[in-house]
Amino acid sequence: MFKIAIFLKPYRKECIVGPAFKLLEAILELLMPTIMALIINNGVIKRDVDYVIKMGGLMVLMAILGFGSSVVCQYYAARASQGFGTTLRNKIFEHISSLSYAQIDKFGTPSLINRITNDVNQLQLAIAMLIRLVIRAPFICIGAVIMAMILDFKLSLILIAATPVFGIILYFIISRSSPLYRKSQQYLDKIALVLRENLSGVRVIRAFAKNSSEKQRFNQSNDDLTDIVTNVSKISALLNPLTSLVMNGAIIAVLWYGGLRINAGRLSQGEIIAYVNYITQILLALVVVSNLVIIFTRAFASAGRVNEVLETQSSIVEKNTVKDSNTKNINIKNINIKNINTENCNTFITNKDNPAIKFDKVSFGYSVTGDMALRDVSVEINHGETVGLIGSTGTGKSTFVNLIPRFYDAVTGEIYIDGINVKKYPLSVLKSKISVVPQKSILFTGTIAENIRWGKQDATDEEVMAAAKIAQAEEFILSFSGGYSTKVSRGGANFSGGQKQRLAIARALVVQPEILILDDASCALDFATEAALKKAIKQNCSNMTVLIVSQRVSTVKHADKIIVFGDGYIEGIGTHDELMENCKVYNEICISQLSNGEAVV
Ligand SMILES: Nc1ncnc2c1ncn2[C@@H]1O[C@H](COP(=O)(O)OP(=O)(O)OP(=O)(O)O)[C@@H](O)[C@H]1O
Repeated sequence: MFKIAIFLKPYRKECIVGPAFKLLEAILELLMPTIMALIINNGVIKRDVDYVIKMGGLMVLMAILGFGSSVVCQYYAARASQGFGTTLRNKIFEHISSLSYAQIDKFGTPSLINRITNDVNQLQLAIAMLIRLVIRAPFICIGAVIMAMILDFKLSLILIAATPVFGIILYFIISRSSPLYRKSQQYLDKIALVLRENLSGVRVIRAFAKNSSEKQRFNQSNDDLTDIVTNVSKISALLNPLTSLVMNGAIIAVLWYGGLRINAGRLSQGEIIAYVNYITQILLALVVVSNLVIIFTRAFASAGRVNEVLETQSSIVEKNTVKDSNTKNINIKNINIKNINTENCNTFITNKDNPAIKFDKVSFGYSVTGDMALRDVSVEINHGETVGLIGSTGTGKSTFVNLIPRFYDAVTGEIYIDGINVKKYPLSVLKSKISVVPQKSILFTGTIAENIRWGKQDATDEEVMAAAKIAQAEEFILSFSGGYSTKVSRGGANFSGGQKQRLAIARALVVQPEILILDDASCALDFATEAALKKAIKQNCSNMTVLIVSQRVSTVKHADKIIVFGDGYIEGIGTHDELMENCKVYNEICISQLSNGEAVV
């Protein structure tokens, strides 16, 4: 919580002025019972109407001033808490963007969403309460006790005796509810996870008639959350009644002992009324303190979760040491395109005599599973080569390509691009060199042209159209009445799987990367379109190094080189014909997919 308080720094003024006005309101409130005692003793008992009117008017003025102060404080509290929340959300978002895939996997997307929304909301509420009540409530409590002591010290011993009882109650509630709040946030994460899976997988769930079992799973998560929130509420609910019980007990004791002191002539009627007023103020302030305790207990749990994200240092450490002499080496034919990477690349010198990509004894495992997805992989890929990566499911093909742009870092071994270790590239340069089209094509709301421009914000219309043409997307784009301005709905729901894939490929091509990675990115295309796509890439982007991940032999068959994966190892490297000769695994894959005759053609 205290670490996060740094985000309040720009709102120092609000944090000082807000509580100052609340303090003014509290002072005015504290004076009220004493003025009332004066009215009773000097006005009502002595029947002095002028005095009653004069002092009554003063009380009204004080009430108006108190109300004004409260409004000003509220305004500053809202400014500070909203500003704090906005800054914190931005910071968390920015930080999450810097984390590696592995770290994001570790937190889980639903949990990160909850942390950036729900947890920040809890903290915002705590900040607003901090400014509005954290000074006022204790001030009223202590001030009312002092005022009560000034009125009658002996009577105040009853209040002093009640204080430790109140302390014990607070300790009991906090120590029991705090861990439960933390747990309830975890259950909230679980609900978000189930909800996310269900909403994104709604078609699959319906297709497999899994509605009722999924409903049960959601109900279970919901019940778990309800149980824990009910438990914590039961404990927190004790706070207000127990506080009232203690303070009302104190009021009864004060009235009884105060009556004795009035009879003994040591206390006036006005004073006992003022005294009871002070105790009521203390009671109300204690109820506020109790609620503050609950809000802050929750906020501490949320602060821990937010801190956990902010304190996670990205495992992808960026170095700024590489120079790349390569500029504008990619050229889409017939179109005059400026290389967007020129600015970055001019400052980085790499050696083009080296292989485009080199894996040197690379091993990698996802920390979640603990198993190695790649083991001791060494391979070299030359500039301008088209390389097919094939193998059964789960053999490490995607893992292999994900290591190149540093979505993950190798556990052991090194990866080089143009002879330079990928860890030595600034990430911006690395990203400008490589375009990845993932297995699942993701489109964003906007137009088709805007989606393609995601790759390169300042791409001209000609560049966008050229990329779409190579990606075999031009024909279907032009078949829409809106053409390139056709709207893409959320998640690209208004496009077929194959259309989405072609738009995603166009988005990658518009960058004119040196390395293009197609991770099973053409699996939804028919054979003819896929063949046309490969031909267009070959013809128009001849300098580009292309890696094509696929399980289909027909997709990789004509590649310059094919890498065959088998459970984290490389089983064979070569052309289709070479592998048919000497790689058993490749042979088996071919035979399982094509008739023997077709496979060797
Ligand atoms: N994010 C992840 N977290 C944990 N394990 C993972 C993750 N991604 C992949 N794996 C595991 O790593 C291994 C290799 O997976 P990878 O996705 O690289 O295989 P693949 O050959 O690309 O498979 P496919 O052809 O089915 O896409 C698999 O055993 C898989 O379970």
